[in-house]
Amino acid sequence: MNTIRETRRARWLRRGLDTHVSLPLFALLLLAALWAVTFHEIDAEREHARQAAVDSLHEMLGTYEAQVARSIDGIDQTLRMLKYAVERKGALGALPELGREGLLPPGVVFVVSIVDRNGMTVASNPRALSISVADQGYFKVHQQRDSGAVFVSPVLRDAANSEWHLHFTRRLEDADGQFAGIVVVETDPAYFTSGYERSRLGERGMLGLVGTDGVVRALRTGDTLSFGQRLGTAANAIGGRYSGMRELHGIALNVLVGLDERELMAGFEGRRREKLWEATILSGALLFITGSLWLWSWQGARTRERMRRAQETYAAASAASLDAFFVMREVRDSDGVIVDFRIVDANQRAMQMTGSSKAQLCSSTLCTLIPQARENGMLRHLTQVMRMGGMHEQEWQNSAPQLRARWLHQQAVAVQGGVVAIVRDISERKLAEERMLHLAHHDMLTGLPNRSLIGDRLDQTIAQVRRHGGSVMVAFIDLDGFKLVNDGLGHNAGDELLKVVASRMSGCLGASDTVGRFGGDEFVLLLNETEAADDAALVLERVREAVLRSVSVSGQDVQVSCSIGVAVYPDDGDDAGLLLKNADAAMYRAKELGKNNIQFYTREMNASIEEKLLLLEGLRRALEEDQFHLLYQPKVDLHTGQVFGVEALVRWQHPEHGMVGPDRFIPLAEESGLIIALGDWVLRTACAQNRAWQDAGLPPLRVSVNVSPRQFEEPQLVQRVQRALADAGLAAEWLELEVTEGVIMRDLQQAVAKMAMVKAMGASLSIDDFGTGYSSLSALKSFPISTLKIDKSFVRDLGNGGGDEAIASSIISLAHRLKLRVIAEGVETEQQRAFLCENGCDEMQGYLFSRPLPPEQLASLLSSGARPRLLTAVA
Ligand SMILES: Nc1nc2c(ncn2[C@@H]2O[C@H](COP(=O)(O)O[C@H]3[C@@H](O)[C@H](n4cnc5c(=O)[nH]c(N)nc54)O[C@@H]3COP(=O)(O)O)[C@@H](O)[C@H]2O)c(=O)[nH]1
Repeated sequence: MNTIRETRRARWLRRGLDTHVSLPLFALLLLAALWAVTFHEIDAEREHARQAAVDSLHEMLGTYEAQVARSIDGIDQTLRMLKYAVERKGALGALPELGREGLLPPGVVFVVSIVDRNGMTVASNPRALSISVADQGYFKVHQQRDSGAVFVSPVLRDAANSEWHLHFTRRLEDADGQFAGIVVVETDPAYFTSGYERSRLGERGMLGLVGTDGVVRALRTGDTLSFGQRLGTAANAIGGRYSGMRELHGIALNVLVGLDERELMAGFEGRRREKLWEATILSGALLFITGSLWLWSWQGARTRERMRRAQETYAAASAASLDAFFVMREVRDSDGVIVDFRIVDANQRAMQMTGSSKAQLCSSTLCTLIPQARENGMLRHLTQVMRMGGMHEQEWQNSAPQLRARWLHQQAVAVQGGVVAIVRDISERKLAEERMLHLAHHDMLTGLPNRSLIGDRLDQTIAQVRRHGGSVMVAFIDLDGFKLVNDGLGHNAGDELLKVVASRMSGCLGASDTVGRFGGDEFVLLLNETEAADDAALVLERVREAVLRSVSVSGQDVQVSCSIGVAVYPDDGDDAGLLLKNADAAMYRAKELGKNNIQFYTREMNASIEEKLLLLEGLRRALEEDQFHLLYQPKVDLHTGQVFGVEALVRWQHPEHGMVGPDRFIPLAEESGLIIALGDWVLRTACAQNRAWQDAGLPPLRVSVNVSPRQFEEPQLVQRVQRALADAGLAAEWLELEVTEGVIMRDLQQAVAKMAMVKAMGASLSIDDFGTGYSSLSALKSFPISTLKIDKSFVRDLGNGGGDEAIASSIISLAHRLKLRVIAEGVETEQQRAFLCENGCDEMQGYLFSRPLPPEQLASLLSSGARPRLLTAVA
């Protein structure tokens, strides 16, 4: 607990000592001190300014008091002389005498007058109207009592003088000491404020006289003169001023001086503002400097904190990491050039990877640990990282026995005085990559190079030949009959066959030749340019023979052959694509020529391909333009000689090429998918024709329609058949679909399910070309079929004592055991018919009875009741 507390205290202390914490505090203190000093100075200045104002006021008050006292003294002297003169010369003679003696004050400033005891002015200077002042305050004051002093009245004006005047008066007495009137000296109140000096009193200063009765006698404020108001009102005007009042000796008057506070303090205010500005600017500068320093120090603290954390994380991570860490310092030679790196630290993983202890590692250098470091650029890269900073990554295949990994990845980062290399064993990843690369370039089944690798190798070989001269031979190989094995014996058997064939082909080649699988049952050979043409032909011949040897797959011996097309660089094409295309064309030619042979490319071959493309183009238009029609070949019951059915066979009346046989266009239609639409048309036309024959009163026949593989696999087949029957109004029992073995064997389960649906509809099914495929005989039992059709290739030689007779008779007996009827196609001779008849074949179809006929001819044949000549004899 104590330790935790101590640690906390230490942390707080450390934080407190951190510049980015202490700096703002220090700045705050400095700011507080700055403003305290500023305010203190302002206060002191204010006090000083105030004191100066008070002193100045007192001085001005004294000066003004002396001025006023002097003026009033002069006025009182005049009053006394006047009184004396009146007492001596009488009221009328006083003024002239004083005038003569030059003792009268100037008339423009002072009006001197003598008033008798009744209040009537009897004389005045300057001369004025005689008026009564009996009701004036100053008269009454003297009338009522003798104060023995000068009386100063408030400012008045009378009938004799329209101007406002201050009246200074003294009492006159007769010889008996009785009131005899008054003497008056009047003057403009401004007389007493004329000493207002702007330079001393300012624009809003005050100067004036106030009676002890509180009534203002004269008051100048700036340029404005006022009088008559009571001091209370005047005091309002005094507000905001420094003012002083002093009573004049022997007269009921006070002198008043006021100085405007704002004017007085203007200097101080200016200085105060200056000081405040100075303090504000200083504060701003201080804040700015502190802020900058704080930011700098905060960033520094953050960086230090990050570095501390990074170091902690590095320490933790490196201890537990799967990567090896090597901390290295540079080793320089006498010229200062970096020549190696010394290991100064390493983690556990580094020790495991090198099988060395830390001490051993720390006594070795990069180049002793990895001798290839100089050659593979590692030393150079590390030096660069050290100089320029940043990071460098490198992967290398290790050959140093010190490191226990085949492939390594290194990431190097610069640190103070060296580099840290983080090394990871990537052998597993590299192995996986190599495996992936192999898979990407090789065929999984045979392990041979695939299409993409063959393409690359062909490109490379062509490039070499282009540089050094010579030729490249490309052979395109397609297996003949592979489909039969694949469809008949299943995909596993097909795969097995491909593997055997691939290994046999490889066995025929020289070390520098390549064989690859292009896809399906297609292979490509690249034959070494140095081989003479004859040698190359020999290699191809060896390949052809090797493929021809029978192969045992799925417990059965099968035999396939291959068709080989050859194109040669540079004669047959100057790039890989063209060479392969032309070799392919040559291979097609080999197929056309009966398969199992080798063809070298000629320009005409491409012409036949172009022809094929043209044919395809025409095929697309043929349906729309109604260029197809059907022929019907009768099927005859071998025992009764009756025609019981017909096979619908399609023909294409090409607008330019004339009649085109189905052998040419059906494979094209199948390849292009047009067979779906074409097959549907055949089905509908055959159904409609059959219904038409029935409507014409001919004996009912079963019409057979060939269904191609693609057509059979199409999901809508059953619905299409239903629609064709419904649209034609034909009962399903009068329709038969002929499918080949291969079609069924592709996907046995689905095929059987589809056939069951057709059968449930009431239509029949037969297997066409039986004997050419590899149907499993046990599977035959599960087919919902009614008839097997023996392929014409087995019928051709019947009666000649060859092997076909055994095949034909076994098919017949097998079919009968499975309760199926047997029909033989391609029966052309009486000999064939006889053999079939003797061996229990049920039905036949062939030129012996009739070639395929147009519908009208078939109708005439049927209506004529014609029977085959030979059959008639039997029947
Ligand atoms: N999917 C579809 N295939 C069809 C359709 N129409 C025909 N075909 C298939 O085309 C192949 C060639 O047919 P074709 O040229 O019409 O040949 C048929 C007969 O004319 C021929 N034949 C009949 N009797 C004899 C004879 O005594 N000798 C002899 N050399 N040839 C004869 O055999 C062909 C009938 O074969 P098959 O269908 O196996 O019964 C052919 O494979 C047709 O199937 C079609 O509409 N759709």
